[in-house]
Parts: sequence; structure tokens; C-alpha cells
Amino acid sequence: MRTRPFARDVSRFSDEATKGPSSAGFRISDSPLTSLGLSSEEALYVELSLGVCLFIVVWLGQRLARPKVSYPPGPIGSLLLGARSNVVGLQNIWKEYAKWSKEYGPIIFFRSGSLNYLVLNSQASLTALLERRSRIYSDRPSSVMFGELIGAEDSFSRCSSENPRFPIYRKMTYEAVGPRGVQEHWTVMEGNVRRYLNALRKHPKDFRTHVSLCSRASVLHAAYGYSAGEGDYFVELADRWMQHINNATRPGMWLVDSYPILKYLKYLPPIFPKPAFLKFALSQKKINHELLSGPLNWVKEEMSKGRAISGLAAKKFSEFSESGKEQTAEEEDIIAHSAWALYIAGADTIVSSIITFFLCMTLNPDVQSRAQEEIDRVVGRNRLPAISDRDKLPYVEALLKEVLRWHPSAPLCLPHRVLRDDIYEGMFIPKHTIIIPNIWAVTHDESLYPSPDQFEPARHIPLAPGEPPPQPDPRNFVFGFGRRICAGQHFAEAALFLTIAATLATFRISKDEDEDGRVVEPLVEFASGIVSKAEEFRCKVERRGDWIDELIDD
Ligand code: HEM
Repeated sequence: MRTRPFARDVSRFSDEATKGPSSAGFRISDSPLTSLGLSSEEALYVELSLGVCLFIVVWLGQRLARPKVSYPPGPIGSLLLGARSNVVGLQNIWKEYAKWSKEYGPIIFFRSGSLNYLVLNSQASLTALLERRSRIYSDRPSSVMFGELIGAEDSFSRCSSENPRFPIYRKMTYEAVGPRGVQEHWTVMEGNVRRYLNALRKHPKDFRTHVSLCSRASVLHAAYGYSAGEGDYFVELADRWMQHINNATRPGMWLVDSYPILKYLKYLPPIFPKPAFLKFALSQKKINHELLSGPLNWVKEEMSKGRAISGLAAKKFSEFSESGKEQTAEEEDIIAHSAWALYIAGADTIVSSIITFFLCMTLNPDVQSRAQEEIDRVVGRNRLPAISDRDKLPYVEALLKEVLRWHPSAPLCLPHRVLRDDIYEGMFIPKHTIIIPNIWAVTHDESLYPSPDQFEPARHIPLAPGEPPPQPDPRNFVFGFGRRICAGQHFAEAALFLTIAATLATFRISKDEDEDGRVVEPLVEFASGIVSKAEEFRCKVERRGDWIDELIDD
């Protein structure tokens, strides 16, 4: 491993340097070389030459002491842009990365400007690095775009693992939506699911809009105790934010991150047109501010009127006022960012998975019938499935896992960064390399999931009672890794189960027909971006019978 043995002594040297030559008591005429008959100028030249030789010897020694390892294989790309030119602009880049494995192996290294990237395409490398070495692999890449230009470096999902805020964020969200905290939200989720079913009954073609409102309403309530309704401003704002940012967070997207000098273009006089990346930064900054402060101001206003509200933000504000401690601006900012993280990270990921579920049901009528048969048998037709039914519905549970596997809503996870130089299987991974965990490649790895493109929930059901399922649980990958694992996994699973089970209990999803009665095949394509959703596709959503009206009436 490469070490820097002199780094620790730097402060000592700089201390002496600041004292200056007189305090160090050193004068050129004191040099022992002058006693050998050399003039003071000659002594100075000799000493400088010796210094340079010593530096070269130490530098060479360090390089030779470094183990003989090479970088992992990968594409080189163009001279100026590195492999950035190979990745930016490609659709569904996770598939391209997975294909690269055939040429380079499961671990791929490439450069773009000043940045190094490492794509991990295999379960083995993800587990070995991001799980077992999570202490050094849980950092996030710093970004000129999202840091200096937008000012989001301290936000939860972007902050460094060394940022003192990081453990506080994790603790706050764990309390709010971890295995115990999530139970407080079940009733609200069930209410939102019932409203969603009602909307679906009235306007089945608009299922995407109903799914989006249902999921966003649940996370808004968990974060701020806010109840969202149709046409809600905060729901619309989060949708706008997602559309704006989803593609913008792709690794290698911003040239200013690879070439930070470009940031100085912000000082161009106004007569020059503003470059597109600066325009993006400005509008993103504005919308971030609106999202961060809007719902939080609503919480403060409600609390100032003496109204009791739930949610992470109100709970934390109340804890401060009850303790009698003055809350600092920094503490308020931490609460704001924790609540914001739930609001932002939570909704679109759930929406993506539920829309994937609609697509899978359109394509796989047999799977749908089998799940409905299980629900009818276990839950009956007199009530909607509740969270307490989850253990009793193994096929629905397997279907949920298969939705997460078939199209993970965050196919490339969020990027991690390694804090120091590392070596893995004889390959050198330099400090600050950006790690791209290719979740999609793992959930479509033929050796783990035979026929990976087929939607087959049975792969998650044990062949005999008490045995483990035949194929790995995709939840071990789709929610991320190590210390950065998704903070809302328990919340997400509960929301997904309730929405999927209730939809199956009450509606039938099938292929649509055109005006001439011909079957329309649904489009099976997914948008690129950090959260990837199925593109618009046609399907038919019908009530399973009149009896469902009684179940879903408010
Ligand atoms: C199907 C639903 C969801 C999926 C597939 C998902 C997936 C992920 C993934 C892959 C990451 C990155 C993990 C890593 O870097 O290793 C992540 C991070 C995160 N997720 Fe989720 N997520 C979902 C729902 C939610 C929900 C409902 C919430 C909150 C209510 C949430 C909150 C977060 C937060 C705060 C982070 C950042 C964690 C950090 O940086 O330390 N997620 N999620």
C-alpha cells in the first residue's frame, strides 16, 4: 500500500519555517563546508545540489517501495476528456457498463480530467469493497457543481462520510423511518393508499399521477407532518426538482467537476452569455432553497399557532424547546436537511418501483393472477391488505422483491468515494476514486439470477419450508451499501407492500387495445438518470368487480 511517511512531520517543518533563519540560529557562514575551504556561495550550491539529490532518492525510494500493482483495466477514451466521452450522453449507461465487463472484467477503471472512476459490476467486488471495507468506501465525491456552485455539499446524501453532520443525519432519519420509527407512519400510508385507489377507480389512465401523489404524500407526512392533496404545491415542487436534477447527477456529467478551473467563468462580465452549466447551477440553487425552506416554514408556522403536528422536523424542534436549549442556526440547518432528505430521496424511488410493478403486471398476467389468488385466500374480499398481512403473503412478498430486482429504481446507486489508496485483488485504487456501484449489473447477473430478463417471483421462494430462497435477496443490493445504505429502506418496503398488495386486491392490470380491438404491446423502456422510471406505456386498469367499491370508499 502506498504510504506517505513524511506527512506527519510537515507541521514541525512549517513551525521552524515560520520562525525564520535567525530563530533557527542558522547562517550560511556556519556551514561545515566552509571549513573545507569552500566559499559561502560554493557551499550554498553544494548544499542545494545535495538537497535535490536527497529529494530524488527519497521520491524514488517511495515509488519503488510501493507494491507493483497496476490500475484496474478500463477504457482510455480521448486525450482531453478521458473516458468521459464514452459515457456521457449514453442511454441506460448501466447496461453499457455491464457490457464492458466482457472486455475488461467486473471492475473497470477510467479517467475523466482530474477524476478517477471505478465501476463495480459484480456482487463479489461490491461486497468486498463497499460492505467489508465500508469505513473507507462510504465517502461521497465532492463536486464543484453541487458544492461551490449550488451549495449542496452539506446535504445528507451528498455530504462526506467525514463530515461531522453525517452521523447526526443518519441517527435522525433512523429514528424517524428506521424499523421502529416507520411503524408510526403505517396508518397514514394506509390512508394515502385508499385515496390512491379511489383516484385510480375514477381515472385509471392517470395511474402515474395517482402513484406519485400517494408516495409523495407519505414521505411529506413523515418528514413534516404535512398532508398533501391533489394539485399540491409541495408535490409539484418535488416533481419539478426531480425533473431538473435527475439527469444532472450522472457521473462525469459536468465538465467543471473534471476541470475545476472552469468555475471561474462565473466571473465573466455580464456582456458575455452565461455558460449552460452556470445557468443550471443558478436555477438549481433557487429550487433547492425553495424545497428546503418551504415545507419547513410551514412546520414553524403551524407550531407557532400551537398546532400539534407530527413528522421528523416538528419532533426535533419540540425536543429543543422542551430541553430549554437555544437552537443554533447550524442545528436548525441539520434538521432542515434531514427532513429534506426524506422528502427528496423517498418519493421518486418508490414511484419508480410502483410504475415498474404496473408494467410487470401488464406483461405477466399469470403472475398477477397467482398473487391475487393468494390475497383473496389469505385476506379475503372484505378488507384491504394491511401491513400485518405481509408475513402471510409470501408470493406477494416475492413479487415485490422481483419488482425491485427486475428494474432497480436507482440502477447505479449513488456514487461512493474511497478515502485513501487501496489495493483490491492486486489492483491499485487511488485515493478519492469515485466508485460507481452498478446495481443493475448485479441484479441482471446470469450466474446469480438465471434468465435475468424474465419476471419470475418464484426465484425468491424457498423450494422447501425452512430453506433459503434459491436466488439472492435483491434487497441486499438495491438499497445500496455499507454506511451509506438507504436510510428509508423500511419505509420504502412498507409503502411498496401496501400499494402493491392493495392494487392487486382491487384492480386488474392488462394490455390495452386500440380502437380496432387489437392488443397494444406496452413500451418496455426506462429513462436514464439517478432514479430511472419506465417510460410512458399503455395498459388497461380495471376494477376486479363491484365489490371493491365498498373496500375503497372513504
Ligand atoms: C424503492 C425505494 C428506494 C430505493 C430502491 C432506494 C435506494 C437507495 C439507494 C441505492 C441509495 C444509495 C445508497 C448508497 O449510496 O450506497 C439510497 C440512499 C438514500 N435513501 Fe433511499 N431508496 C428508496 C426509498 C427511500 C425512502 C422511502 C427514503 C426516505 C423516506 C429514502 C432515503 C434515502 C436517503 C436519505 C439516502 C441517502 C443516504 C446517505 O447518503 O447516507 N430512500 N436509497
